[in-house]
Amino acid sequence: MGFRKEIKDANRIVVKVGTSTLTYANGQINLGRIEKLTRVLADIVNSGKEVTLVSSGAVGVGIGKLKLKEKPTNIREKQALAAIGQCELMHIYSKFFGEYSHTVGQVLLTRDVIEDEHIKQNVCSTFELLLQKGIIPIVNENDTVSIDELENIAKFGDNDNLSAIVSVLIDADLLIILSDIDGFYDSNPKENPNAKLIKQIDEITEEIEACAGGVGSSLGTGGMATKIAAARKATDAGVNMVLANGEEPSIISDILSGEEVGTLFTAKK
Ligand SMILES: Nc1ncnc2c1ncn2[C@@H]1O[C@H](COP(=O)(O)OP(=O)(O)O)[C@@H](O)[C@H]1O
Ligand SMILES: N[C@@H](CCC(=O)OP(=O)(O)O)C(=O)O
Repeated sequence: MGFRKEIKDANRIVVKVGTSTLTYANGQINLGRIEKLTRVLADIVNSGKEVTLVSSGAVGVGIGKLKLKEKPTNIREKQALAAIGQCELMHIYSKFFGEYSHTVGQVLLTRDVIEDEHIKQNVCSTFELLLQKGIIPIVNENDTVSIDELENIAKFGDNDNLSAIVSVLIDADLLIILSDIDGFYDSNPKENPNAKLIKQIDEITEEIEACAGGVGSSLGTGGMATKIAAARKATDAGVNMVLANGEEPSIISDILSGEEVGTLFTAKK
């Protein structure tokens, strides 16, 4: 219960939403879900907390916009789809947050942010200023640039990892990763109906890692393994992380009220 109290007091919060939360299974954008998400986040900012949103969905929204039947495997096509989808996604966020009188800022990052000290400082100071002004930074990987440079610089890999990197960069108190599942189970619930939800994980052991299976939806990229890697990165740097189901975005308020929902990965002290 002590840790859930700590979460109640969290001031600087990073929320990551995956493609499966933002789109329907047919690839079309889930406007109702995004509207609810923006309303909840706007209200959290109104309460005096700082919110950064790490949002996937560029490729998924691009697929919906072009009415493609499935996700292409070709990197160039994915880059082009991300370029199309990112625009659409930011337009929707800006519109919905605007309805609650909030302003957003788009932050597209590449791996340089962790490899180049100078770039890292620039990014940090941009975040600081945006947050200071009550603006909601909306972060994604710069898919056009990072995949383009694939031969030299590997891309972040996935937005779960990116959300952990951002949490560490801005010294967040809490990272909330929303997915299409209630939390971390002792095996993949989509394959094992008897899988059990684990409420709190204080140590990410090899045993825990072995419980993490692959991607659940056809549009997502990470699966559970990348969420566990993100949890390791965040908790090692002293950031608590909660993995929860984004189906009903009001769950973010429940988490911040200290309710025992999802799986809490406790920060190393
Ligand atoms: N141990 C586990 N606990 C929970 N989910 C798991 C586990 N192993 C694999 N999964 C799968 O991971 C999926 C979530 O990852 P993903 O599809 O990449 O979502 P997102 O788009 O939200 O990032 C779940 O739907 C589930 O099928
Ligand atoms: N930058 C990509 C991120 C893809 C990604 O990590 O997706 P997800 O597993 O749904 O978080 C996009 O916006 O489509």
